[in-house]
Amino acid sequence: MMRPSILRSVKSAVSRSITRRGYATEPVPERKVAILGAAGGIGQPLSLLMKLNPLVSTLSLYDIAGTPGVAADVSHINSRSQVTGYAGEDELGKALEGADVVIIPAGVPRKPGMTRDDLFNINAGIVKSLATAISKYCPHALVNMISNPVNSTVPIAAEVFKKAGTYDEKRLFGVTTLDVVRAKTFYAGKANVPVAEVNVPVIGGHAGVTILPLFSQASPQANLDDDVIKALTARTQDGGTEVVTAKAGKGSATLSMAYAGAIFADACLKGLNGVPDVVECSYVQSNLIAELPFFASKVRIGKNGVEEILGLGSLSDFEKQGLENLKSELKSSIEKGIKFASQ
Ligand SMILES: NC(=O)C1=CN([C@@H]2O[C@H](COP(=O)(O)OP(=O)(O)OC[C@H]3O[C@@H](n4cnc5c(N)ncnc54)[C@H](O)[C@@H]3O)[C@@H](O)[C@H]2O)C=CC1
Ligand SMILES: O=C([O-])CC(=O)C(=O)O
Repeated sequence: MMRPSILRSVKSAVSRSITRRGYATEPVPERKVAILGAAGGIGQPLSLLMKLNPLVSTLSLYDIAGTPGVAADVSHINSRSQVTGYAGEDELGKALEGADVVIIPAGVPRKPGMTRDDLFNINAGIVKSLATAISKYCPHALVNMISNPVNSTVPIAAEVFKKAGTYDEKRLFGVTTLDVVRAKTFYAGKANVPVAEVNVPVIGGHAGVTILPLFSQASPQANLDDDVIKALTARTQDGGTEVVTAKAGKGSATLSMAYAGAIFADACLKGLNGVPDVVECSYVQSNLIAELPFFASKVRIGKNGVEEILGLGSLSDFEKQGLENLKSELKSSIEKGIKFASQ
């Protein structure tokens, strides 16, 4: 006789492997997702969106405080994942153990007048300690770095992982999806095309001029004037500041970022599960631009993380100039991160 608990898990595995039309399919694998900073402005809506994702079987919510409440709240939603809240450093190991994907929106956000780099002094230390824990408790997880300044926090995490001997450049991602989300929205508005059909690659990094949307490669194609393209580029680059200004001291983008973070984590889960042709823009270790060891571009995500870094394609003269303009800032942000982590 099968024990009742085993029977229950067999039943749920079987029900997960039946599609709505009743045909048997591959069972959906068990996947643990950990969110570090889960009680914050991004962390809470991101926890909600990940709770709604059927690819997640275990949702682990970690913060220095407040996560038991967030976890109790989202755990009542009748979706697949089991949710646990972990609060305080003593619980970080348990939060991370066995994680397939770790999403990091931990750290302070901007206030009006600040640049993302102004967050470095506080957030660099937070990211360093969280990356140290990841290298110990879930060294094979795909890491989705949201904490700013992304241009530096990704190199910091890479350096920490290198020191710990766990670095796999295929598994570390800077989340730049919000830049893509913004570029799509703004482009659809000007091009008068259905926003759901729009695609715009965004390359470079995630701060000011380092954000370079490639509207020349946008689809569906639209014949926009040069000054419109210029304005769309500036608005995409300043999208974060637009929200910081509108929130007037109450932080930066949280809801649109949670949406973007959920899209990117979903792409990672699909890649891990072997779904073909999962392509998103992300800031990763890259050799596309010789002097920039980290660079955002389209990447194909698969079972081991980054399967392929796609080329930049052809750039307009305006975009070529934008690429030249971003190099020095991005290079110094990368170097700043590496220097901090190697101290
Ligand atoms: N990559 C991107 O496109 C974007 C990045 N961000 C960045 O995301 C970060 C978080 O933003 P918000 O959620 O608005 O800030 P928030 O202040 O509302 O939340 C941050 C959370 O991090 C937690 N935290 C602090 N130290 C921690 C630690 N050592 N371990 C775990 N959790 C810790 C805090 O307790 C808080 O709950 C900021 O650095 C912000 O600049 C924001 C928007 C877009
Ligand atoms: O602007 C900020 O500080 C937050 C952020 O990265 C964004 O909204 O793109």
